[in-house]
Amino acid sequence: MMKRFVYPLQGFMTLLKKDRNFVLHLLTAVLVIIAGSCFDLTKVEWLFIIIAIFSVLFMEVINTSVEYVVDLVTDDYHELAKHAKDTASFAVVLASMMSAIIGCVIFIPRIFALLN
Ligand SMILES: Nc1ncnc2c1ncn2[C@@H]1O[C@H](COP(=O)(O)OP(=O)(O)OP(=O)(O)O)[C@@H](O)[C@H]1O
Repeated sequence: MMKRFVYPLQGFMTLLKKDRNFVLHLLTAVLVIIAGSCFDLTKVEWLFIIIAIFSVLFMEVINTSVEYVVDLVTDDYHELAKHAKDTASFAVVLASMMSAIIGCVIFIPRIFALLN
């Protein structure tokens, strides 16, 4: 029963120790939450922010997991290894693009409202 939580926690610790991008995404998430708290966001806007944050973290975790499996399978240069890693990293780019759009739609009008 406890193993259900222990192994994912070990995975989380591995990400914190070895995946600089994951840590950067976590720090960015904290900054976005602080920025969101400065504005009076609606419940729906917070939900979009949460979806944006978790989608990037989720894709980064999957990307790292793919990298581990590829590195386990081969140390040599392999075209399929390249495809696996490159396509997995594109998933992170897609999630980041979605999150950037969500962030712009929510924050840009509020920043303009502050300036006016
Ligand atoms: N075994 C391999 N065969 C072919 N190409 C590879 C192989 N390993 C890595 N690559 C290429 O090098 C790139 C970087 O791979 P690497 O494992 O260093 O990821 P990374 O730079 O640590 O990624 P991230 O910054 O997301 O952690 C891959 O996207 C891929 O294009």
